[in-house]
Amino acid sequence: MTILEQTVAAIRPADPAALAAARAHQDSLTKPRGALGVLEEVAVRLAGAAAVSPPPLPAPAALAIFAADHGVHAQGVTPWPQEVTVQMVGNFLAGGAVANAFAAQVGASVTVVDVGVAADLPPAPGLTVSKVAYGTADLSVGPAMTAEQVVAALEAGIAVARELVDQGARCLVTGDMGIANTTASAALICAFTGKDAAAVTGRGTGVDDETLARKVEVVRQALRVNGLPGGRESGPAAGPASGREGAGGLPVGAGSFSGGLSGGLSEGTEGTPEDGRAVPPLEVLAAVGGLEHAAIAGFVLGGAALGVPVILDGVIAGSAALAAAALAPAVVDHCVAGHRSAEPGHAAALDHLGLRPLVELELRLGEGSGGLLAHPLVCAAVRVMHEVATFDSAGVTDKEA
Ligand SMILES: Cc1cc2ncn([C@H]3O[C@H](COP(=O)(O)O)[C@@H](O)[C@H]3O)c2cc1C
Ligand SMILES: O=C(O)c1cccnc1
Repeated sequence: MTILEQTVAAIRPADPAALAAARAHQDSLTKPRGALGVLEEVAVRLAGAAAVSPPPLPAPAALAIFAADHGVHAQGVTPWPQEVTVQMVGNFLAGGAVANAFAAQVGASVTVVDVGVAADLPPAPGLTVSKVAYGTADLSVGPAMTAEQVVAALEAGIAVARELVDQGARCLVTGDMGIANTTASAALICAFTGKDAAAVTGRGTGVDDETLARKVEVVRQALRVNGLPGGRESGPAAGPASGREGAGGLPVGAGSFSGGLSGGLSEGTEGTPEDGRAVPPLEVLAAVGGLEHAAIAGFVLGGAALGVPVILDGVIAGSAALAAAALAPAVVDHCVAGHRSAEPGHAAALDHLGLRPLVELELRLGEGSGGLLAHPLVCAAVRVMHEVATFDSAGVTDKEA
């Protein structure tokens, strides 16, 4: 089995006994039942994922920022020059980015991973070089990546997850850096959810109306030239409703590349876009994804396989998680949506995954910023399970007893 296949095979769905025990425990604590709202669901979710109640405290956290460049940058989908990607990598390594400030605030480590920056980076503390290519090809004229590149990037992400957990991380937070990557994210979200490009393509770093209109067209063209759902102007272009949420697009649990690249991943229902061709998730990633999207998908799968919860950041993470969930539906049980970004496709991705974001602050940055901010909330939710007295132990009268 390949590392990817082993990882997918190791991911377990939420454990029903641990879920039930965690719910019962929540109800025994000295608070009105349900008083902690969504935080109760988070704690129960982590118990299911860890298959034990209460679940382990999800700390310390480790942020991995996957950096890569994008051929679609040539289409004028972002006002920022491509070299900002490598410059921001330098900024992360020097500790000067928002992600560094937020990581310091919540006590998370920061690892920067070069999976596809279009420049050579000198070795530096905190930098992992797993370069698969010097950026992707332009997804609006053909596949962004080869099948081999997708698997290499996925496995690079798995390796980072394993290493961080080996080093003691008990919660992983996704991060990204890649100028133009909100375009690839929108295309992935269209392909996996069946939503129209206009509904999920946003302003990214803050593009003007004219650039946004061009970006929508670029996404549409990318889907069309790559034979993916969503390439037409009206409505979901995919076949039968098959996602977790019953939307169109490609199903969670779709299969693998044909041709034996990842033979053990071939189970599950495949999507059927308008030409009737099944499009497996690795092929979708290759067609319209980025190297950092593939690596983030691997990182999420890797964390889930090790039973370590993963906090997802914004739209880039959300679109990568759709790919991860298409490869291994149970991975979703190990994910927490850190926040919902201002990018419209993010809400569509989270809906499709069935995840509820913890924080909503109109962030539109990426880097892991929103995921980091959610980490203390996730810790607080779990700490309650460990430290709050029960009605019995504290001698507090339970009205419902
Ligand atoms: C200085 C700077 C720092 C960033 N940090 C994250 N992003 C974010 O913006 C980029 C995606 O937006 P678009 O698709 O519009 O290019 C990604 O690099 C993302 O991580 C940044 C962008 C800039 C300019
Ligand atoms: O949702 C995000 O993470 C995001 C939004 C805009 C630009 N970069 C990232």
